[in-house]
Amino acid sequence: MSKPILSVEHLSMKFGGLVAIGDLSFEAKRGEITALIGPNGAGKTTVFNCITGFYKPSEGMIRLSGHDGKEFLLERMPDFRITAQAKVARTFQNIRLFSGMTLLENLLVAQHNKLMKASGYTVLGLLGIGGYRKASAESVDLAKFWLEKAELIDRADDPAGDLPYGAQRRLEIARAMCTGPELLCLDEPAAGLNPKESLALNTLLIDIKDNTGTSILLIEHDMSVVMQISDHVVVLEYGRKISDGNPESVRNDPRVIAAYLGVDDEEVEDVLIAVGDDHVIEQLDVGPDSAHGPGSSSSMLAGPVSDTIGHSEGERITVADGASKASQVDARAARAASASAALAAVPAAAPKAAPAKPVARKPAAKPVEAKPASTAAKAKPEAKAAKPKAAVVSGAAVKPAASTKPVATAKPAATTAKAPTKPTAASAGKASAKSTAPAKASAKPVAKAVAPAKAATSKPVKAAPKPASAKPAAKAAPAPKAAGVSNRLAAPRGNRPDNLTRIKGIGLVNEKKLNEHGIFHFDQIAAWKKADVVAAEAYLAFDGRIAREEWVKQAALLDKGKETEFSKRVDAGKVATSHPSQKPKSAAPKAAKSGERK
Ligand SMILES: Nc1ncnc2c1ncn2[C@@H]1O[C@H](COP(=O)(O)OP(=O)(O)OP(=O)(O)O)[C@@H](O)[C@H]1O
Repeated sequence: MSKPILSVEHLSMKFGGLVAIGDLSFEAKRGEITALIGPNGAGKTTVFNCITGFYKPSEGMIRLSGHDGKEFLLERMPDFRITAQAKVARTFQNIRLFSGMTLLENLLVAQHNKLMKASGYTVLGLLGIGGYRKASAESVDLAKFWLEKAELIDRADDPAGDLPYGAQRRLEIARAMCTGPELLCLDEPAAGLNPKESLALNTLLIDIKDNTGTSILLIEHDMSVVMQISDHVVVLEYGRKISDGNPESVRNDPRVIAAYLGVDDEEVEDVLIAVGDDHVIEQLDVGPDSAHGPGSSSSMLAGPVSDTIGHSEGERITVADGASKASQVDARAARAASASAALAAVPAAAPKAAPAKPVARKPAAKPVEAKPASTAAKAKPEAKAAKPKAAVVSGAAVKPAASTKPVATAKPAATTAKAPTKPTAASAGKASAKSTAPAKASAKPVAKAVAPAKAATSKPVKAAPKPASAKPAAKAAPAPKAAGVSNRLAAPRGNRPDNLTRIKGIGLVNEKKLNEHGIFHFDQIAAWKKADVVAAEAYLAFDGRIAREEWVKQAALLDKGKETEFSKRVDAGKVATSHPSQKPKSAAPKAAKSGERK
């Protein structure tokens, strides 16, 4: 087992009364990629700032073990020594390049210390005398080496400011690598990258991990990056660690999923796609309830849950007791466990007791922000009803033992509405949050506006739990809520649906939803007009994402038997959210499929 390169022990960082990091301990192993994730404001950047010496922690120890056995206590060192001696390099959330300098010059500046040393801190350097000439040539070679690795060598002489965004991100990493770091700290390197740039970034980071001795500590919101390249993931919420392990265990941890419910809808969707199976949907059913916790924007407030925080403007904000979504999951699991123990003691009463009290899956009320009946909500009354499936939640009480792999195992089959309501639970949960939080409703009026048709036709979901056998009517006849999509089918042609997860942006969860709404084939998506996209986005609860990720274009290519970068990865079995067993549709099966259509 490799020794940790970085050990963080009992780290705390306070800003006045605000506890940004509270008693955090974790390790990053040598030669691995460790990801630090968590909702906005969880304290990730603060951890980075403590490691790199930008902040002096209030308490705790940060130990870096060099490959030569030397140990550094980073909390005691000034930042420039952390870079020069402990060999920790970092990049920032906002790109910080010398935009007027060329790419090569940017990488040479990073080696300034080495060159100054070679010059003996005298004019010998200017004259090119002594070891300076050699050091200078080596620096240029190193710069070129990293430009090659970052696929930027062709633009070595261009100003850095002329590069596209994704290339600038890679240049920053190349620049950091020119310092020969033992630990490379990357703060959201994939932020703002398109899928192609994201892929190039992943390749670069894997290359660094495999071919240099550098270990990587990564803050990232992009779950596809985190899950694909990380060896180890640490999850923070409100400055505290709520999960720590390999990507697989972390992404199935209900506390992590609950914590992510405190962030923007789109990020929740990312988590769902990343996890992408029934377990998650069920786990969400036992998620935080409406009576506790702040709304999404309150996740910006890190701090112990009972703290009252003074702000400079005199405003005082109290983080509600029990605000931590992760703690709520734990508490609920404990309650559910004791409830099921009680039920077990009285077997005859069990069937009645089970449906006890349905609990809203996502916090409906947002005490911190809740405004009395917002004008937006009044103006668009249909927004309230837009996605009535919100009510579908199966009772938390009937799901014992949410704590350990709760959902997979603990589901009393007969009581949960596994049938038609289930598959859309993910979006429904989000819908509930939107429709019951007036402030949010007004924030995204457009998304709501496109959904009224569904609202009118959808049935309230309370619709008594159906027996599991009553499998989605949608398969036979698409549900009315998809009425806006023009080219639905009652069933896949030849009973052979395409693997829609080959389209970037469609995971198993969304494929399931699409199937239930009569979309099975690439050509159907390829034929979508604007109105279809709007309708599909409405029921998938994807504001603008289908257009942004160019599903129609991707589908058109795949329908013709062509491939995309993403579909290649799916076909190679490298995308966790796809069907592992399903192989690409080659030209031959494609032809067969066309035949079936006739
Ligand atoms: N210098 C500072 N002074 C006061 N509060 C700060 C300071 N730096 C961070 N904070 C607060 O500490 C908390 C954690 O912030 P931090 O930036 O570390 O979170 P984060 O997880 O990196 O968030 P994001 O994902 O949005 O970047 C936030 O509430 C933030 O407002």
